[in-house]
Order: sequence, then C-alpha cells, then structure tokens
Amino acid sequence: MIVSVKDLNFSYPKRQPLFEELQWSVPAGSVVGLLGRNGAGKSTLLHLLSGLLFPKSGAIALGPHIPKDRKPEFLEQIFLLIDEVAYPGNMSIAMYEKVMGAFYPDFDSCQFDQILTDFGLEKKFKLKELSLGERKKVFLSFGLSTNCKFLLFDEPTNGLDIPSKSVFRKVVAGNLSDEQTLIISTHLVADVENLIDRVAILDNGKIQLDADLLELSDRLLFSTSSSLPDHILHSEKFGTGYQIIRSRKENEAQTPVGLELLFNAVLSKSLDANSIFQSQIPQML
Ligand SMILES: Nc1ncnc2c1ncn2[C@@H]1O[C@H](COP(=O)(O)OP(=O)(O)OP(=O)(O)O)[C@@H](O)[C@H]1O
Repeated sequence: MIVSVKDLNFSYPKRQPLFEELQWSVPAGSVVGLLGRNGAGKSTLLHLLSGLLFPKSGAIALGPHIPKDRKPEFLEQIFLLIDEVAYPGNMSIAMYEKVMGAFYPDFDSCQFDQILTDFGLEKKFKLKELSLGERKKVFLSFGLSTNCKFLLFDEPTNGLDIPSKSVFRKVVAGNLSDEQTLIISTHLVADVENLIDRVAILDNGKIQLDADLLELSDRLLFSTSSSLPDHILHSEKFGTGYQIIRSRKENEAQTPVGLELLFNAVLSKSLDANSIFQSQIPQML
C-alpha cells in the first residue's frame, strides 16, 4: 500500500477528537475519492498526509516517506491543492511556474501549457487578476504538471463552473500516470464520478467504507424501482419510485456505482463494508 494510516488519533486544540484510531490504506496508482460531509475532516486528513499537521498518535506513511518529517525528497513528490493557494502579490502565471516549478524535479512545462490551454488560460495573466475559479484552474494545472507521485486535491471543483468541471475530469484523467496516486476530497460527489477508481467515505472520525469501484459494482446493484423489492440494502424515495441498492446476483449485469446513493447509504448506516464484502453474492434463481 502506497498510503498507509494506522491508529491515527488527531484533535485540534480544545476540540473533541476528530480522528480516533483511524485506519486507511491506498494502493499505488489509485485515484481515490475521499468523500465526507462538511466538517468530517477531509481537509484535515489531507493536511496530515502532507505533513502540514501532525498526528497526536499513530503512523502515517506515503511510500517510504513519513510526512511529518517534511524531508526534501518527500516535498518534491507531493502536491496538495487547497482552496486558497498563497502566491506572491503581482505574479503572472509564467512567473509562478518559473519560481515554483523549480521545486519539482519532474515538472513539465509543455504539459502545463497544454492544460492551461485546455482550461482557456494564458500564462501572461496575473494571478491576482484572475477569478477564484480561474486561479483554481491554474493551480490544478500546475499540480498535474508537477508529476508528483502523490497528488492531494482538496475540493478541486470548488469555484469551477459546469463546463469547467467536465474539462477538469478530462485533464485529470489525461494527465496521470500509473505511478501516481491521486486523492480527491469532495462533498460534491457527482464531480468525481467517472474519474475515481476507489472510494473512501469518512464519517464520525473513521473511514467507514474504503472500496474499489469495480469490486462494488461486482457486489452491489444500483437501480430504480417503482416499488420496494425485498432484500434491499438501502433505498431512497425518487420521484414516484425508489432508488435502491441491493446485492447483485450472479449473472445479473453490473451497474455503475451510484456514488451519491452509496454515500447516503453509508452515512445513514444502512450499508457498511461488512454488509457488502462478507455477504455472499446470491445465486440467480
Ligand atoms: N484550525 C482549526 N482549529 C480548530 N478546529 C478546526 C480547525 N480546522 C478545522 N477545524 C474543525 O475540524 C473539523 C474538520 O474540519 P475539516 O476542514 O477537516 O473538514 P472537511 O471535511 O474538509 O469539511 P468541508 O467539506 O466543509 O471542507 C471541523 O469541525 C472544523 O471546524
């Protein structure tokens, strides 16, 4: 596992514990959606993985690196995208690239140009004269062009309009190699659909579900139904009928994972990892 979090405990000063004995691991080369409601601790977890916050106890490792040590060989392989990246006052995008790109040995200037073009931006623009969404696109483009082994994007689609969200999915999918691991935190579940290959759901201080989407669509069936069938794992009213999750029977066609439905099912505790992975797939009658 390229990312490994063991027995993590963390609290902000004078606050209730945020994480208690949190366990998580991420296979190398994954694109993981880290989902959780507001305040679940997604940003905090990404800051801990980057070594910008320190655990109270427990162990975090990203490959051979211990984030809290913040060693140069780790820093040149990790990029954390946050909402408001700090940048010096009057810088153009080109100047930002020149100054910041130097910290990343695998930074690719042509790739940066191409992604900026995909987003409709030019390097001569000054960062402070861009809108929030445009600046987000610059830092996203920069992050992808660093070619870091570890990319952590915290709410990357915040501030992006609807057309830009599809460009976002396209550029992320088109600019990752198998050696890179990307964790995207979001509460906007639909924004990461068709992009991630794993999902981790953070709630109540723990990772409540951590699964490969292919495994989930092997095990679970997501569909709509006019009435409530027997043996469902989760249901939600949907128009005049229901959206449901149930175990997939052998020989039944797989369905895409409905991330929002899955997320709601885990948060409402109607679904957990045990009920998914320990139950046998029922035989087709
Ligand atoms: N610097 C801080 N000091 C004290 N408490 C904090 C601090 N930063 C965050 N918190 C608290 O920790 C909890 C988790 O915050 P965090 O920002 O990690 O959540 P999140 O899942 O990223 O939320 P969102 O989806 O709203 O961005 C929240 O209750 C928040 O109020």
